[in-house]
Amino acid sequence: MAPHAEDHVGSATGGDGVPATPAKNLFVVDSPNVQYTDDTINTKYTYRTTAVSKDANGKFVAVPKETLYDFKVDRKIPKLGVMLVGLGGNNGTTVTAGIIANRRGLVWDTKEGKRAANYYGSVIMGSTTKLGVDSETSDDINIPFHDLMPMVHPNDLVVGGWDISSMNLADAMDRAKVLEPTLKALVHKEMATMTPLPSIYYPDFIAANQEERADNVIPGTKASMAHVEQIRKDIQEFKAAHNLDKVIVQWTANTERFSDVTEGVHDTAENLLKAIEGGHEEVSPSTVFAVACILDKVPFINGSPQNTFVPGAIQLAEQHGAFIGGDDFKSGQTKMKSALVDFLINAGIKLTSIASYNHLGNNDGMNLSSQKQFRSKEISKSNVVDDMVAANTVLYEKDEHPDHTVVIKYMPAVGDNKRALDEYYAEIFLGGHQTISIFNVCEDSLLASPLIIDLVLVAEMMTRIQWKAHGTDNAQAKYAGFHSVLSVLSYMLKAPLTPPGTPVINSLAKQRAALTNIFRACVGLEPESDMTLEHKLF
Ligand SMILES: NC(=O)c1ccc[n+]([C@@H]2O[C@H](COP(=O)([O-])OP(=O)(O)OC[C@H]3O[C@@H](n4cnc5c(N)ncnc54)[C@H](O)[C@@H]3O)[C@@H](O)[C@H]2O)c1
Ligand SMILES: O=P([O-])([O-])O[C@@H]1[C@@H](O)[C@H](O)[C@@H](O)[C@H](O)[C@@H]1O
Repeated sequence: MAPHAEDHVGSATGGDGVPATPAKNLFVVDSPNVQYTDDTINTKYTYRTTAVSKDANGKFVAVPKETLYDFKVDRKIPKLGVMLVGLGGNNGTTVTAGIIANRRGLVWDTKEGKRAANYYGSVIMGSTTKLGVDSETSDDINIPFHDLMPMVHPNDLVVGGWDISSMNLADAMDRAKVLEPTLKALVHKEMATMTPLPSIYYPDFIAANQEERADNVIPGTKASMAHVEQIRKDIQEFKAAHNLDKVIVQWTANTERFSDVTEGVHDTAENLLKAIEGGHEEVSPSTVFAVACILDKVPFINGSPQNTFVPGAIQLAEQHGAFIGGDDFKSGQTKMKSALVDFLINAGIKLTSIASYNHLGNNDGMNLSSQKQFRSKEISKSNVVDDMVAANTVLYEKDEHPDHTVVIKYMPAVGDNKRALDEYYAEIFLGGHQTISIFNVCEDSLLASPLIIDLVLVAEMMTRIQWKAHGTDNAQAKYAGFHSVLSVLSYMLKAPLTPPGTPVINSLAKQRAALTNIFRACVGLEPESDMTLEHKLF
């Protein structure tokens, strides 16, 4: 069937009745492996890998391997809601204001002149990807990443959520001290109409210094499924009230202490549900939110570092075919680290020590000033180099790794403008050393908010992708979704959650390539290899 050139099937309306942002179809793939219908893109994809084994002499034997898949993409762009746990926080208010500002095309004055709403810092909305090369000039043709797949436009997102603080979003935006007064004034009226839903509050899981803001708490005891049922009801009512097709829930509430994972409590789906029913003290609010979402197949993403997804939660998600993802937005210091370490180690430079210090003055920093909450963050900020180090057996012996320290100090004066000071120390040729010292001011919420948007857009897109093994003997095979644990989200996250038993990839370049090439496969394109033979073989 000839490729269809018409637009992706768009949603009826965007956020609360606003006409949806028209979906563009920048390209069609003209290939015998790609079939378009009005509602779907159907592709036959050959996944090429290399199977490695050892012969009798211990020599590696590399065998090219091909696996055929059928992918099916639902082109209908849904009317999508995002519900944030922690809606009244710095990230929650900032991302909400940002979507309003973009939807309305706002321009505001600053001391450096006028500024217009944008989605800078979003890999989906602010970056491009190579579609291919010009068939005549061989010049690269790059397109906006957002146009690679029929994704929701963030301007059309309907935002809601919960907070243990009852403050309306206009006042909470002032409390956050992130945005320019001129911008706040333009969104104040709309933000003032938004008030977070009451939430689940178990004081022991976040710092005691958060108690004074907890005036918006779901009543009732922990010992029942009441909290789970309340969250499920909240989501259903939000979806109905805004005439949504889908909802995605993200945790951008305070960092919790780790749950002490215990056999018989957190280890299986059944035990976890029983533990919640019994009000077990070691089940966190974030895990209760995750369970509530999983039971209704609402994708749940954890933007904080705590171990929300205990083994029983992962098993429950797998049983229900629900999507989960996490952990901990990768916004500034760690994002830089995952790129720099990738570069140094893959350049054959032996990194021997990483000292990461940061101080910040926002409420997140105040919560992290408590040791148990800091420990959650220290783990997610520290493990980000493990895969890159382990992959280079030339530089590092087994289990050898650089010294790595992470320090976070609460300094109220700097507010949301976190200071990240890093020193990377490495061994180079013939006993030399390289010392890289970085001073990086990360305006934390302005860096994290675009990631919240990316996580929503990609997670929702994944709900519209199905696959099955290709082949006549699989003619009756049914299409299935990707595994419940969305490791494809890892580019936006410090401590990527992966399906049990699968490797964690922290290299930023590999994470972006995986996201790009999975989407390319779904529309019938080969992975981007950067070989550019057309510029080398002529
Ligand atoms: N750059 C970043 O900002 C960044 C990067 C990575 C991770 N994070 C994580 O994102 C989270 C939010 O960051 P922030 O700067 O917005 O923090 P914040 O303290 O400003 O906001 C957190 C909000 O969550 C609310 N809250 C706490 N417990 C809750 C519960 N059980 N239910 C509902 N709401 C609850 C608080 O009242 C607060 O309004 C933190 O865990 C932080 O570690 C932030
Ligand atoms: O992503 P990143 O900039 O490395 O990490 C940040 C930390 O440096 C900061 O201390 C913490 O408060 C933020 O929540 C975020 O996790």
